[in-house]
Amino acid sequence: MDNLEKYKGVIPAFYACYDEQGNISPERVRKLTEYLIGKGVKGVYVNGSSGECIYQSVEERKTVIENVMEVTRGRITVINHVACNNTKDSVELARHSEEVGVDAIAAIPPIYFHLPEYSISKYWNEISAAAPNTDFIIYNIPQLAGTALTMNLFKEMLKNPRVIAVKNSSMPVQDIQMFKTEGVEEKGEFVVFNGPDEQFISGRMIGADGGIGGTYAVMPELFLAADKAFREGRCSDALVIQNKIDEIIYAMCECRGNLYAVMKEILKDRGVDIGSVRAPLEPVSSADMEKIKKCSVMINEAIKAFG
Ligand SMILES: CC(=O)N[C@H](C=O)[C@@H](O)[C@H](O)[C@H](O)CO
Ligand SMILES: CC(=O)C(=O)O
Repeated sequence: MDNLEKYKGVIPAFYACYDEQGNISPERVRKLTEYLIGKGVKGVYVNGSSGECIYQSVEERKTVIENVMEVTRGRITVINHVACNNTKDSVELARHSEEVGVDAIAAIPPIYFHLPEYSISKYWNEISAAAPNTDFIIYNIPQLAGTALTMNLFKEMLKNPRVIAVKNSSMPVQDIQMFKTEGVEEKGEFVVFNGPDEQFISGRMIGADGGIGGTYAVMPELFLAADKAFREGRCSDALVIQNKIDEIIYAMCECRGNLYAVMKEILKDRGVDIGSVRAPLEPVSSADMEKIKKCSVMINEAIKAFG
C-alpha cells in the first residue's frame, strides 16, 4: 500500500468559487487554491458539500478540479469528491480525476432513494474502478446523505484495495474509532478523517489522522494550531483553541444567510473574493453584515492569540 502520510493533517474543504453572475470562476478557484497553500495546509478537499457539488454540473466540477490541479502541481494533497447521485456521471468524474492526477477521489452514497447496501457498494466500486490507480475515500455523512455507513457495508468496501480512508462526518466520535480499528485490522494502515469541525480535537484524540472540514478555510491558522498542539501532546492548549473555534462556528451559524455564504463574506475580509452561493442556498442579508464583521474580528483575534 502507498504511504498514507500525505493524508494526515488539516485538509480544508474547498468552496464553490463564483463570478458576479454566479458562474464558476476559474480565476477565483486558482486564487482560493493559492491562498490555502500559503496557509500551510496538508491538502484540499474539492467538490464536496462545501463545493456545493450537488448544485453543479459535471462540466463545472471538471473545470474546478482542473484549475485546482494546475495551481497545486504536487505541492499539496488533492482529494476530489466525485459522487453525482448517478453512477454514470460519477464514473465520468472519477475517470477525469485520474486523468488530471488527483491523489484520491471520494464519494458519498447515492442520496434520495434509500438503496440496499449491495447497490451502494456496487455504485462506489464502479466509481473506484473508473480511477484504477487512484485512492478511494468513503464519505460518511448520514445526517445529510440519508444513509449511514454500517460496519457491514464498510467491511464490504474494505475488500477494494483502493479504499484507503473514511471521511467521517457522523456525530458520534466513537464511529471514528470503529472505522479506524476495523480498517487497520484489515489493511495494516488506514486513514480516518474527522468530519465535524466542532469535534476536531475529540476526533483526533480517538484516532482520526487529520480532518477535512467546511470551516477550515476561513480560519486555517486555528485548525493548524490545534492540530500542532495535539501532535505535541499539549492537549489543554488544543482544547482551548477548539473551544474558540466552536464559538466562532456558532456565531457564524447565527446569520440568516447560509453558512457557506457567511464564510465567503469572511474570506472577502481575508482578501479572497469567491462570490456568493448558488440558489437555493441563501445569500447573506444586509442584517447579517454586522454579525459577519464580528465573526471576522473573532477570527483575527484568535489567530493573533493562537495562530
Ligand atoms: C454536516 C457537515 O456539513 N459537516 C461538515 C463536514 O464534515 C463539517 O465540516 C461542517 O461543515 C462543520 O462542522 C460546520 O458545522
Ligand atoms: C464540509 C466538507 O467536508 C465537504 O465539503 O464535504
